[in-house]
Amino acid sequence: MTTAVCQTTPLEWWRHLETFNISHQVGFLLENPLDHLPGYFLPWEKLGKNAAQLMASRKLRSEVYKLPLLDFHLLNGQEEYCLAHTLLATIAHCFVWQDNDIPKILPKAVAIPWFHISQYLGLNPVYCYLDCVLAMGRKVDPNSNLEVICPAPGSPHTDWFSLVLIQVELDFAKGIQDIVDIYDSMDSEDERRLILGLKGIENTVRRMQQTTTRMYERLDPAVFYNVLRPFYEGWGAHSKLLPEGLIFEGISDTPLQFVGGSAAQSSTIQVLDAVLGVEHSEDADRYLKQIREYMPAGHREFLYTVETGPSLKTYVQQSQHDGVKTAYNQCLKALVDFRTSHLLVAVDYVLKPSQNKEERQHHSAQGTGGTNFVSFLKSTRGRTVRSVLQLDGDTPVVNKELNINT
Ligand code: HEM
Repeated sequence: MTTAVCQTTPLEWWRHLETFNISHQVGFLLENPLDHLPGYFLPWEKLGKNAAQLMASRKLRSEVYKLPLLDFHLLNGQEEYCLAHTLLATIAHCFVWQDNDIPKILPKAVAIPWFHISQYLGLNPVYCYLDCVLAMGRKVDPNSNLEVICPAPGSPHTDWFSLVLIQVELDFAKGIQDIVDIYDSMDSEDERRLILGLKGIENTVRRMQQTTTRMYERLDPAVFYNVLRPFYEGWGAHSKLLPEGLIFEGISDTPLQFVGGSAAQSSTIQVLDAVLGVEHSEDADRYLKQIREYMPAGHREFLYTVETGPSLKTYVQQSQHDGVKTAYNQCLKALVDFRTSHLLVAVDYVLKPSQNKEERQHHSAQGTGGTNFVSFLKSTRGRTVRSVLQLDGDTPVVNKELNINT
């Protein structure tokens, strides 16, 4: 299901976020993710929720061959489509990556409905951020503790990856009102309120950074690298194991190629870049635009709408109020710090395990889309540093070289 690009003023889009399937409470997360589908879809639900376990005992593939072809038209509404996508994505990835004897054809009982469900959501038929984060968290008690709805391989240890990211999304959601206030105050030229909005954004980014570093609390880098990452992998030119892609039986005789799941598919950081006017290098920008194809359609359209709306950066540059420029710079510095922490997390969870001799032969240290991820992440960080405005009397912000042994 796609939404029309909003033709109204920026304040209208921020006030009507639901047009883009965004919630004022939970941001890009699905507000009420379902735990169950109607009874007719029980075969998907049973297999999807047990896929990781069956994969571990190498019994999943034979179960997939027994799966009936169900009619996806009987799904009703966004929530059911999202859960169906996650169940089928989990089944498909466990099917493909169960062992070293990798199949080249995805059976039609999975391929046909998954392809059409993906089209409805404006997504690609591959395990993506919606599956591991946006539609994955179920409240289990009144304190809002969360549990994953459809476990991935390595669960319960690997659940932490999804749970941390869900919290990052919630951290972002708390800052949505500040962004609305920023556009509101630009409109009314209320610079005092603009500064408050910018301070709110700075705090939001700092919260997101702190949450990101909580990954270390319960996720072992070796488990992430050896169990979760191979499961997330897509198929196509970037994949060493399935470079020609995957045939979707009943859909296409030509193999389809898609990159796999990555937190880079979170819209949060791309929205912050768009609001703050951070411009990336041509190569990085190409990848960041490409991964929008792996975001739900409404979120992709929202990014486009923010990017093509009025520029906060131009407003700040023209402002006579130093406090506005300082507050804007503080947001960028917080985003630089987020990107520094994130780069270090990525090094610990991908680069270092890949340098371990035993693990090196099996998996690669490339990013999800085959990128050299260290130079890519250094570049997005470097461009954020470059966006900081030089103010009279301020010491220039230097792009300190991070010492990473690649
Ligand atoms: C174990 C934890 C994590 C690892 C190993 C990791 C790894 C990576 C890697 C390798 C990339 C390069 C591009 C790609 O492969 O798609 C990347 C990009 C990215 N990741 Fe993560 N990541 C982690 C957690 C997070 C979290 C918690 C967030 C929060 C939203 C996040 C947001 C991003 C973003 C926005 C990009 C795009 C680059 C940028 O905008 O600077 N990642 N990540």
